[in-house]
Amino acid sequence: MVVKGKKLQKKPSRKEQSKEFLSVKSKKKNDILSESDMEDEEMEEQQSLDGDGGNSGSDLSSDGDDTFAGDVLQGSDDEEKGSGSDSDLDSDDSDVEKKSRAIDDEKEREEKEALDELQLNIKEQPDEFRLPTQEELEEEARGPPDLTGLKQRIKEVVRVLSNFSSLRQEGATRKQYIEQLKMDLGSYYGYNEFLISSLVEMFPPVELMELIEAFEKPRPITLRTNTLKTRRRDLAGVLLNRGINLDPLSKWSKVGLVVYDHQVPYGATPEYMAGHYMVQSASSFLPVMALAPQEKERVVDMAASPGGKTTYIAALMKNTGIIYANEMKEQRLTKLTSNLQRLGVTNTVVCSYDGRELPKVLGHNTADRVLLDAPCSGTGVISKDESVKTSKNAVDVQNCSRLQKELILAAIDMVDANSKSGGYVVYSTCSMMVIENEDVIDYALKKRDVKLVPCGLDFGRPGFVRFRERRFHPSLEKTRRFYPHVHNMDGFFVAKLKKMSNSKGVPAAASEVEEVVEEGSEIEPSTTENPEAEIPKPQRKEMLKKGNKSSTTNNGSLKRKNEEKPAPKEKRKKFKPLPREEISKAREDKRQALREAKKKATTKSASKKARPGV
Ligand SMILES: C[S@@+](CC[C@H](N)C(=O)[O-])C[C@H]1O[C@@H](n2cnc3c(N)ncnc32)[C@H](O)[C@@H]1O
Repeated sequence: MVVKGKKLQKKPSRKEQSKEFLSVKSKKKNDILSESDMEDEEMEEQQSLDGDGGNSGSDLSSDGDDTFAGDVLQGSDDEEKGSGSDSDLDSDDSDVEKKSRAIDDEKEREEKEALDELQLNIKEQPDEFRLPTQEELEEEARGPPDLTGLKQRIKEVVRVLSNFSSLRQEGATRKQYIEQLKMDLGSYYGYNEFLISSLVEMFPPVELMELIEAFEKPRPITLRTNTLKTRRRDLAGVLLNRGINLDPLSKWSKVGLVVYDHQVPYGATPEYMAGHYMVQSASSFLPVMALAPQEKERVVDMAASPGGKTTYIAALMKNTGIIYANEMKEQRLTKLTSNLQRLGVTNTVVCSYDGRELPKVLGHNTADRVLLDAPCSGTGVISKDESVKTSKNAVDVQNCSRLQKELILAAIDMVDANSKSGGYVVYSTCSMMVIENEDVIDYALKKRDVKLVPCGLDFGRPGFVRFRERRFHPSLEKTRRFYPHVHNMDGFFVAKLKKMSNSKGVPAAASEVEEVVEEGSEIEPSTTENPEAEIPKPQRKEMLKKGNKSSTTNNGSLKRKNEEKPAPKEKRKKFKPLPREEISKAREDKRQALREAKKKATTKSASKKARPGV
């Protein structure tokens, strides 16, 4: 491979290259193994549409390390063999000297050769990076991957792209550099074309590199104190005594702990068994914090297993009120219920429905808050599940987006806009994809009378208001994105919606599903802003007043309230008055019909009167 950069490096041997590659893999394997004996709540959270998320990490082999260990052991065996009898001692000494000199000479010769080669390269190549030609790329493809060369070229392309006007090669376009970058990132880090292209579209080159590098490293291990059973300070003390070195997670959480190192498995301590904490990624605290459930409320967790967020909601509600924890996949219910039990949650009803059916089951406009931690592509949790790099394609992500749009309408339909304490929906995903995040929220804003409100999290990046050809409602700026390279947590998205009125609480009709498909398409640019969010305030108040009248219930059960079900706005036909002549003609016809009917009736009664015996 030809890499012409400022700093030319000696090409490493194949063995060195494979060592570098394997060390990353074996590190991952160790990380995975260290957690394998506990309930891996985090892995469960990234379940995609297909269900049981990739666990391909467990197949990773530690061959690299083993081979290395083998070499070391082999070396010590040789040494033992070399220490022979006393009589051999003198001759051995001179042998060793000779051998050592020979090794030194060989080393010197190799170094000289390498230096000559380097000089030659420097003379041959200009002091600037140039893109490889088609032939060079073809030649490269025939050989084994040159990881060091690839990495060097990635760096060079990123350098050029960051200062394109002054560093670019004459005649080369930005697109060519981007294409090269995508190809090299794909080969070096093992991403499929779809995913790497999506990420390239989202971030400027330098930041993209930071993100991709962050995905190669594990995120910190975090625990959430179960305040139903203990206090963070007490828990930290006990775990420290057990040899788990930890600290409070961060200023933004009162219940989180971060584990630095541990002499005992943190997923198998007596405190863990007793439900004093949950092993939970920092990012998954966020949607619950945004939901901010209150005591005695009615809350629905639409996609709940393994229950990391449900148990946190229960703790914030101090086990009061009621939580409906729904999980569609039966095989995931055991994990959910066992976590609820372990953590001592007593205010939760577990159910198993497709989330889209929930409004029919639990009732429309009946919940104070709904959490939709949606099934997604899992593209934010690559550090935990490397298989996502290759397993997701455009169709998968489109399918996720379509389901998420249907689920979010169901979530909104369950919330009561007139709830005294709530009326909120929180939507979250562990996906990086715009069509699973901003696009879903934008869709909800268009379909229901909801508006975005701040998530109440004082960090995180604002969601996209525009992305490529797409234009979203300006309030999308209130949503939050979290990134591994910025926030040292999994890629995550959180949005909080307030339901403004129950007037659009219609169940998802078949026609809506069709529209979802249409609107989910990346190709069709969104031009319409959300008309519903712009309803003037006085009109809103009026709608709310009306809603209040029809929805008073004061018992604790989720009872179906009176629903107003006007046809969706976009389906209503505009009223067109008929021409004046048509109206008078219609009136005349009606009068005539009435006259005739009257006449008939009089004739009938007259004939009845004439024949009284009949
Ligand atoms: C991101 S995970 C939820 C993680 C969970 N909220 C937690 O914090 O522990 C998404 C869940 O949605 C479930 N799911 C998939 N399709 C669903 C559907 N149509 N309705 C409801 N849940 C669904 C998956 O089985 C998965 O358990």
